[in-house]
Amino acid sequence: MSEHAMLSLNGVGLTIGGARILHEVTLDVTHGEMLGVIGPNGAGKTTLFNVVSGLLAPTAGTVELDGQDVTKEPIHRRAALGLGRTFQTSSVFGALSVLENVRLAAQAREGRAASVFRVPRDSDAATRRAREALEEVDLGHRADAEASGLAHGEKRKLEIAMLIATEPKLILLDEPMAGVGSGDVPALSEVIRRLHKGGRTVLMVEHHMEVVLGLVDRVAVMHHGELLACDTPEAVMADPTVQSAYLGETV
Ligand SMILES: Nc1ncnc2c1ncn2[C@@H]1O[C@H](COP(=O)(O)OP(=O)(O)OP(=O)(O)O)[C@@H](O)[C@H]1O
Repeated sequence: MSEHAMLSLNGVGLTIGGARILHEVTLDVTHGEMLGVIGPNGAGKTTLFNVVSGLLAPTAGTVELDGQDVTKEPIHRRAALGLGRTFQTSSVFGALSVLENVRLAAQAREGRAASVFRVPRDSDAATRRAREALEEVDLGHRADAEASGLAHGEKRKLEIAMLIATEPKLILLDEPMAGVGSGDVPALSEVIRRLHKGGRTVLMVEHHMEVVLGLVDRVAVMHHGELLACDTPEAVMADPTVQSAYLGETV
């Protein structure tokens, strides 16, 4: 195991137009860890994700990815260094097959221009990786289906398969359960559990508290742009400071 964390936030702050959005956030995510980020609405969770992925530049502090300072690196450089992120908005091409969507993501990882015009062969490294990723998320049987025909829960799995195919070192999951029907939650939770079991490092923002607490090694609690606590789910839920931050909400 390397000495540095997979992700290291050191005194990260963000002030926009005088408004303090993030303040002194210091946090390490170790290799192979799954860390959940929770907090009441407006706590700064999405903003923190945006600072990690490079959509927003912090006004204080540093962001290190696998020992490298990426604070000033643009999104594409961070992606090249191994940071992968799913978005709440869908990035799936509906007219293409499920396999094609994942293969394009795998090709992009190889540094080749993604092209739907290349004839896919099962012997292609990209196609092989795409099939493996689909198996991992239990979508192998839907490989030839048109992506637009997938149910919502399946689409979420497809997005995760596209992410896996790019072989990221650190995966950011931004509310993976958003808009997913309660019937699909267990299967999607299992897919996320598998991501982690495979040794990947995962940072996840999720409102669905039961999902977070059941999956993660540690939970970071944000409140008013600050990191209130970061510990095991049990320790965090027993923390009176966390309880009061959620006053009026069921934790
Ligand atoms: N560009 C911006 N300019 C000014 N204020 C902003 C900006 N972006 C976010 N904020 C404010 O920062 C705070 C944190 O927002 P953020 O979306 O990160 O919270 P969140 O924890 O993800 O909330 P939710 O759970 O509702 O998604 C909010 O009060 C929001 O209004």
